[in-house]
Amino acid sequence: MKALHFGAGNIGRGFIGALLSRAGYEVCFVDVVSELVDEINRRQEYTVEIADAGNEQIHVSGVRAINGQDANAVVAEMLDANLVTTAVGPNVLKLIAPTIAKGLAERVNKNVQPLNIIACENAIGGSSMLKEYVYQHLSEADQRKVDELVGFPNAAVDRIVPLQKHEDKLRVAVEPFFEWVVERANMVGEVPPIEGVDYVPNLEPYIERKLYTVNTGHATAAYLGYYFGYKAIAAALRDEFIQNTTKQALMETSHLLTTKYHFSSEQQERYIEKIMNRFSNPYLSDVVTRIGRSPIRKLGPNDRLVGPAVQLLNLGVTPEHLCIGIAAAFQFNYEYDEEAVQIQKDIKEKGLAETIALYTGIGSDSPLFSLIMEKVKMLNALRADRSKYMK
Ligand SMILES: NC(=O)c1ccc[n+]([C@@H]2O[C@H](COP(=O)([O-])OP(=O)(O)OC[C@H]3O[C@@H](n4cnc5c(N)ncnc54)[C@H](O)[C@@H]3O)[C@@H](O)[C@H]2O)c1
Ligand SMILES: O=P(O)(O)OC[C@@H](O)[C@@H](O)[C@H](O)[C@H](O)CO
Repeated sequence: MKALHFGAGNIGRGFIGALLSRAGYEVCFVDVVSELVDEINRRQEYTVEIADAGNEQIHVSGVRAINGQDANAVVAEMLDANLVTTAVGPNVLKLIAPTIAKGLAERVNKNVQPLNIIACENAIGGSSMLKEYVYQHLSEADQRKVDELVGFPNAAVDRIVPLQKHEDKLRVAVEPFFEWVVERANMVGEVPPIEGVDYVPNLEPYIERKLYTVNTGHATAAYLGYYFGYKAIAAALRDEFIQNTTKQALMETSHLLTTKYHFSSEQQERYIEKIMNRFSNPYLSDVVTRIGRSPIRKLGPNDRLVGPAVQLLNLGVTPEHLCIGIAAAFQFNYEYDEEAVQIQKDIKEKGLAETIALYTGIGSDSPLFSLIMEKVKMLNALRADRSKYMK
């Protein structure tokens, strides 16, 4: 059994690749960083380190890699792959789609074995998104064959894997917790038995719970952390205002999730408590600039901050604390993040009001709009006040 996995980064090696290898798959990574591809091929193994008191070292072996820029190599690997997965980042899905389409067009005319393609990204409907991009590169005849033979089940993946540097370039330290939930409905053929994967009939409750709790909390704490000058998420969360705002934002999303889905308030409370502890794992150091990366994506209408805020407003609830997180995201002026630079440029050129509308889709007639503007002022005043005491 062969799994072709796009993205040999933190989640690729530290989570998806490791689980697939343990389940008996020969894992072939696809990445565009040549040094990484070469190192994987030279060693054909790597170590996943569990960041807790036990510090277990998991040996992942029998892996190899190809360069994603070599479309022919990717197509050749797709012909007999039993599973395709991705962890490249939601914005990269459209970039890998043409090659996946090329591989599928050739495969469905040669191999009638069903194939599932699972995007393991932090996004609602990641695999559906990938499918849409892939279909843009397929003829109608090939689309019909792909409809029959290829499934794009959506997934939710959860495991905190910070940016890291080790002398051993393939080693990756991960938190002990992980969750990988895959939508059964859109799968073709037999469900692959992978220990650690939960198959569910409908993914929506699980992806919303994950994105609107883990990632909402993470983003709120990270943007506020950055705003108030913290580097590490754990340090940011020791700040009473940030901790309290994050918890309150999660109370808001809990209200949404328990109203929409079968999760009880008690379950959500336990889930939140666990997550807050995971954010501050003393065995891992995670920086606010990683967690806040790609703020345009994170401020999108369905993503972790605006998505629940808009839905709550529709339920008649005012999401005060989510709006503090959104306000802080517009202040994320981290110079090494292209999206952060773009937002700051837009604020300068178009003004804050237009920029908010542009990225969040929240119109100036929405009560959320004025709330966000009000929270920007509140944060400015709070920071100015704090800096007085620092002098
Ligand atoms: N790190 C986490 O804690 C975490 C947890 C859950 C989900 N995720 C999600 O997993 C995805 C990957 O995140 P990550 O933290 O592993 O990022 P990462 O940057 O460590 O890994 C991404 C990898 O994709 C590779 N890549 C980029 N363009 C490519 C292309 N065109 N073809 C093939 N490979 C390409 C990069 O070289 C890199 O190795 C994101 O969607 C993220 O939201 C991350
Ligand atoms: O990966 P992003 O950029 O969508 O979000 C940053 C972090 O919140 C994220 O990577 C978490 O660590 C992860 O989602 C935990 O499962």
